[in-house]
Amino acid sequence: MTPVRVGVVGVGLMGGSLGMALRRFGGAAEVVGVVRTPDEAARAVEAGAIDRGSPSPEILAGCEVVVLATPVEAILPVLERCLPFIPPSAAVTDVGSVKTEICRGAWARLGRQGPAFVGGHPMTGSERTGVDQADPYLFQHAVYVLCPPPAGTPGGPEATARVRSLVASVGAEPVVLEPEEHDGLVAAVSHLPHVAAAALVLSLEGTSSPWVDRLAAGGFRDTTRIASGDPALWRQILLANREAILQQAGAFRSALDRLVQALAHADGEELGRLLEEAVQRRRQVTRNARGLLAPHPELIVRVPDEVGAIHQVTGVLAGAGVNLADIEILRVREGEGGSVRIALESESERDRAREVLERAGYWARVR
Ligand SMILES: NC(=O)c1ccc[n+]([C@@H]2O[C@H](COP(=O)([O-])OP(=O)(O)OC[C@H]3O[C@@H](n4cnc5c(N)ncnc54)[C@H](O)[C@@H]3O)[C@@H](O)[C@H]2O)c1
Ligand SMILES: O=C(O)C(=O)C[C@]1(C(=O)O)C=C[C@@H](O)C=C1
Repeated sequence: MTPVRVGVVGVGLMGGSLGMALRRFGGAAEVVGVVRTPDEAARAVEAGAIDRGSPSPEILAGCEVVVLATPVEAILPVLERCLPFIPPSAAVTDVGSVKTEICRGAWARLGRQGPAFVGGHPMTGSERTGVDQADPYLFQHAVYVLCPPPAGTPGGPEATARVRSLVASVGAEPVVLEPEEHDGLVAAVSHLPHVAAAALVLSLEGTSSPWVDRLAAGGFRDTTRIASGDPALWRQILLANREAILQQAGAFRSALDRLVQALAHADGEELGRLLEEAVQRRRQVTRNARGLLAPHPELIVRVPDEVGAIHQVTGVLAGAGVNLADIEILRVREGEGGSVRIALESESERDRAREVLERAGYWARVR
C-alpha cells in the first residue's frame, strides 16, 4: 500500500527528514510541502525534502496522507487552515512531541466527517532545527508512537494502517499508545531530561571562575547536549505536557534528595547503593532502547593522529568483510591520536572485528 502523494505541513527538521526518507526509500511517489514562504519551498526542494512546495495549502489536493510537522502549538491551527484542501479520504497525522491536547483536539474537530486523524510521535530527533539539518536516516530503527482515533471513527482503521505503513517505509517501528499514556512516558524519558539538562547548565550561573568552561568535558557535554534545543520549540512542548512533567519532577526531586542526603551525611554505603541502582537501571534502559541507544555490540578502537587513520581502520574491517552498523569519533588529542567507537551487527561480528583489528596492530576493546 504505497501512498501516491504525501503532504508535509512545516518542512523543518522532522518534516524535512520525513520527506527525504519517503522520497528516497519509496514510501511516497510524490511529497508536497506547505511552507511559510516561497523561499522556504525552494530550499526544501533543493535539500531533497519535497518535490514541490507552496505557502498555500491548496497544494495538498490529492494527498492520501498529510503530516503536520510544525511546532506543537501550531498543529491544531494548521490543521484548521489546511482542512478545506485535504481530501476526506486522506489520513492526517502529526509528529508533535505531546499527544493528548493534539489528538483530543483533532478528534473533536474532525468528528465523524472528513479525514481521520492518527496522532504520531517519532522517538528520534536532534537539538538542531530546520530543513538544512534534515536527515533521511533519522527514523531508522526509531520507535514511532501512533495514537489511532477512537474505535468507531469512520475510516479510522484504514487511516491507521496507511500511517503505519508510511512509518515502516522510513525504517521506524510503529507502536500504539493512548495519548495520555504517551504523555506520561515521554515526560519521564524526554521532557524532564530536557528540563534537567537546562537546570544543569543554569547551575553554572553561580560559578564565576573562567576555568569552568575549560574544564567542562565529555561528562558535561553528554548530560547537557539537549539543552541546546530550540527554546521556542521546547517552551511549547513543556507547557503542553505540563502536568505530566510536574508529576515526574516530583520523582526526580526525591531521587536528587536521596543522593544529596547521602552526601550530606557522608553516607558512602547509601551513596554507592544509589549509584549502583542507577547503573543497573540505565543498563536495562539501554538494552531495551532503540534509535540513538541502539543495542549494537560495540568496540572502542585507538587510532593514531595521522591523515587517513579512520580510513585504515575501516579498510581493515572491510578487507575482512566486516559490516559496520555505526562509527563515531569519540575524542581526538592533537599529536596523540584518539579513539573511535564502532558498532557491529552482532556479538560474533564484534569479536571477529576485534580479532582482525588486533591482528593488524590496533588496540581494540569491547565497550
Ligand atoms: N526536534 C526533535 O528532536 C523532534 C523530535 C520528535 C518530534 N518533534 C516535533 O516535531 C515538530 C517540528 O519540530 P522540528 O524539530 O522539525 O522543528 P523545526 O523548527 O525544524 O520545523 C518546524 C517547521 O514548521 C514550520 N512552521 C511553523 N509554523 C508553521 C505554520 N503555521 N505553517 C507552516 N509551517 C510552519 C517552520 O517554518 C519550520 O520549517 C514539533 O512539533 C516537535 O515537537 C521534534
Ligand atoms: O535526540 C535528541 O536530540 C532529541 O531531542 C530527541 C527527542 C528525545 O529523545 O528526547 C526529543 C524530543 C522529541 O519529541 C523526540 C525525541
